[in-house]
Amino acid sequence: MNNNNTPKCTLYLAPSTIPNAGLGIFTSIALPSGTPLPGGFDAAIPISDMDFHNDGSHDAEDYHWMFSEYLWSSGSIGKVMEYEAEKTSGFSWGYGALPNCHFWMINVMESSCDFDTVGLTPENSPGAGAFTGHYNRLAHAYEDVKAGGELFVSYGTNWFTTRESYMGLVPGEDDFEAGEEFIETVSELFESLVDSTTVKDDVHYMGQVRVDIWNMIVNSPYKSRPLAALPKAYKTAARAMDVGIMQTEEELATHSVEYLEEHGKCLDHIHPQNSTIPHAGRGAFATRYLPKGTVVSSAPLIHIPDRDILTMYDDSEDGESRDLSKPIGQQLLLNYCWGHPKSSMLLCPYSHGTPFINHDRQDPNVKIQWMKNDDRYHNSSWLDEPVSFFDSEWTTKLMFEYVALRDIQEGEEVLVDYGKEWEEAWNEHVKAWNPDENYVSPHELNKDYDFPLKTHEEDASVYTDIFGYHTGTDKKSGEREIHRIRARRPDPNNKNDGFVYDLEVIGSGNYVKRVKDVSRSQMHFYHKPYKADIFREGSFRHEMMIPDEMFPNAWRNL
Ligand SMILES: C[S@@+](CC[C@H](N)C(=O)[O-])C[C@H]1O[C@@H](n2cnc3c(N)ncnc32)[C@H](O)[C@@H]1O
Repeated sequence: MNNNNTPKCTLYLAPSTIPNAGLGIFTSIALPSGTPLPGGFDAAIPISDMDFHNDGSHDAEDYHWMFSEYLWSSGSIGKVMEYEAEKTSGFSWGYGALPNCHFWMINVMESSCDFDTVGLTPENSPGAGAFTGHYNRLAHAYEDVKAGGELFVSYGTNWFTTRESYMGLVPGEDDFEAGEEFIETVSELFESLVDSTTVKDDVHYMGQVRVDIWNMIVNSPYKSRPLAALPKAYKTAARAMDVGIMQTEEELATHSVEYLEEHGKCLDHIHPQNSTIPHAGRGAFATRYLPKGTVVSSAPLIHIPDRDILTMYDDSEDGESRDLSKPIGQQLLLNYCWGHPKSSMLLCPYSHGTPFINHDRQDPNVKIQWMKNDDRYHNSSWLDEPVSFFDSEWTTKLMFEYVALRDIQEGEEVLVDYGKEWEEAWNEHVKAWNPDENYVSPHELNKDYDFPLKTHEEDASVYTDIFGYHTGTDKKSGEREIHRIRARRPDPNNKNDGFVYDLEVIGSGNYVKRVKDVSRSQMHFYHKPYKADIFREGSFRHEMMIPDEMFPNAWRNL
């Protein structure tokens, strides 16, 4: 893809070096440990109570939900997401979705998310609740990574053990250590074989004996994770006997920079920052000059064959299940997926920056197109399959390219046309929208300590949709509690916060306790579960529309 006019790229999507692991991501420049990684921050989309809203359990495969392979626990995304609903997971689309996991070569660490809605709230913007506020998930190199090296994150130890039935025995960190010890023992055995054999001078013969013994070991019918950590080919094993498995794996986990430039797909031509478009939240911006025709970004697509699974429902009367007669909205994820009015199919891109690309119908500077057929990335025969085919497909084999329609300057916002239906729906939404003048944002409260909080007596309604987090002295040990502020006094110690408060704290078992002299900095506010902007009735939801001329006829099932 690169030629002399193509701007220099440093982060690539390319086939993983791990056999059968699909695609992975690679750096084309050396990254010393601690370096922030290219491509900018990740965001995370909260996905709430999926099983409840689908009256099933994903384990039972009651509904086709490939996202379960890509989601992070809300705890790893951050406290705000953890408290948003009873059961929330986060979809984080860049470093949070693209890298593979190799437990002995974890070289990328990601932070948790901050929360901020770019100042857009139900009080001032029809865009509030229509995009995610979880952002700033930053990745850095955890080890030195060589130019061409594949980037690996940790999926956590349980990830592979809970997927053994279809992923097989994927070695963990301890298994590589056991493998390393085993290789040393075998190496010693091979040395002693040379010493003890009468044909020690027959190098060819001894070489063959070693290959045979090695093949017997790795092809043993008794499978185990430590066995899976051993190199399959004798040539690689022999290298591991010289330099250790770790270095051998590192050598294997590298593509040449030339390979990446020729076959890889650039991921860091865009990066996120606050959008220039009113009410849109964040957007994607060009990191460098991108001439007309440049593939600005490429994104694998997660398919959702039945878009109805994103509908959320109110509780039934017994509170145990959903009430199908009471739909209450759609998961926020819908706003990040592409669809078509004549199909139940949704395609959701995951790639650095692409989900941040906002809409412009009049003057878009990129368009989407299907990638050309390529076994490694995009299987165009899938465009001829009916929607039912996708119910039993659990890999991503379709990709969009975002192509520059004209020259794009460094720093310019990258914009795509979401389609006529999207624009009409947005205009209708803006027309019908009313500001909520009583809205109190917990996140604004947490940023600003400079005004006195109201007591319950002064205004009982003001904090009804938020709850505090009070801890005495240790923030981490706090629990979810609802506060009523009973009294406010000037801080006798005259600290920065200005006031101290007496609180009535109502805990989860409805116990009530009173706490005196709490300073502002000891309190942290969150929305009560299901009270965040994304759960508000009428918050904007609409998928982006795949242009009719590129939408496959085979998928038109409505
Ligand atoms: C795919 S996301 C784009 C990224 C999003 N702006 C963010 O901050 O995460 C689509 C959502 O962005 C917002 N958006 C995109 N383009 C917009 C526009 N032209 N006007 C208003 N909102 C827009 C809408 O909330 C839309 O549902």
